Amino acid sequence: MTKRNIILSVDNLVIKFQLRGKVLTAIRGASLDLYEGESLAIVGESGSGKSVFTKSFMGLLDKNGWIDSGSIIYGGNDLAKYNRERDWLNIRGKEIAMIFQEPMTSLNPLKSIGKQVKESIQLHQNLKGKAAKEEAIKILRDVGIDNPEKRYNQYPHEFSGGMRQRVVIAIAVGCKPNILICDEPTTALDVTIQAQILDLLKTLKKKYSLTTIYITHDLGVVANVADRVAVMYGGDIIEIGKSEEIFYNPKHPYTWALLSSLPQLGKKGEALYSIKGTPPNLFHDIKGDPFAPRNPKALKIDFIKKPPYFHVSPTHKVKSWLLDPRAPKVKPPKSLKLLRYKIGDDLDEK
Ligand SMILES: Nc1ncnc2c1ncn2[C@@H]1O[C@H](COP(=O)(O)OP(=O)(O)OP(=O)(O)O)[C@@H](O)[C@H]1O
Repeated sequence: MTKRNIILSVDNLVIKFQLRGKVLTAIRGASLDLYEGESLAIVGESGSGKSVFTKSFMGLLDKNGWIDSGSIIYGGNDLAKYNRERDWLNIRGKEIAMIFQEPMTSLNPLKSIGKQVKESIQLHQNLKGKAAKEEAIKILRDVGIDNPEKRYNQYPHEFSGGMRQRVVIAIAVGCKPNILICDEPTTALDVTIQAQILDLLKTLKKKYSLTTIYITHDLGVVANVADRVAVMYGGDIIEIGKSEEIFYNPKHPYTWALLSSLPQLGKKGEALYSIKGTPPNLFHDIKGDPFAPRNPKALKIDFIKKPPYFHVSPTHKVKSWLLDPRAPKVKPPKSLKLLRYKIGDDLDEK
């Protein structure tokens, strides 16, 4: 791999929330180097911390939450230290933008879509009046809205779900951000529309030189778009590597379980594999490997000591004691061998 610049570097991040008089630790010492121009997918069960982790890059944590320790370095500044709204003005939207699952949460139902795209352009690019309108129309065309001159004056309710998501993408891209975070961008859409939106995001990534982060439950989406995959569990990244490394050579028992629950691996008429047990209680301290209580093959040490990262390759690392040279050889489930046949094409075509 050629040496690439790190655009954002997160180190040992801890994020907490105050809830009903108690403290919940949602992110537990997570670290991540994001490379310029890459497409990173963050996967993991509900509650593993994907949204909280990425929202912290934009100062979008809910009011009862805070960064307890760690750093988020971007453009030479530590975003973890930003604590006033005005600190974020030059970052949010302008440098780092985010699109969410439900487009209506980002759109104003009372304003024409053209006006909304134009406003974001005026705010973040040095364009005004007619020039801003022309740029808005150009971006609407770029995101695949037919006849943008006419549709400019229409309101969100006059658009389908897929078209609304295109408008949201236009608003985000219109700010010319460096990093675009897509939080379940296609989950609320029909399957055929999902594929179109993913294609659009891939095209825009190239055209606008974006670094993209996809948060998703859908490993099919991951195979389609991601250069690298980070697997989150219990508020930490427990495995990270290139897509091929995660799909074809996963090492953490949680990643095995997650991949085993892929619909692609289910046989016709058979119930899908689901991961037994419940995620860790984030109000408590976690001792050892957070997945140990759900791992039928957990080692003794998994319950005692948190595993460090073990390197499988220069691009692939895993927090699991199974990688310790002294550990017994535990093989991944046989069903995972099928992945090469089931999603190989998606990985190759990327
Ligand atoms: N405002 C809040 N107050 C208290 N707890 C919160 C708050 N926001 C998030 N959390 C908790 O932080 C943990 C991580 O949440 P997060 O939304 O990041 O998970 P996620 O992996 O994105 O899940 P999903 O896929 O369901 O969106 C969860 O236990 C969640 O309940």
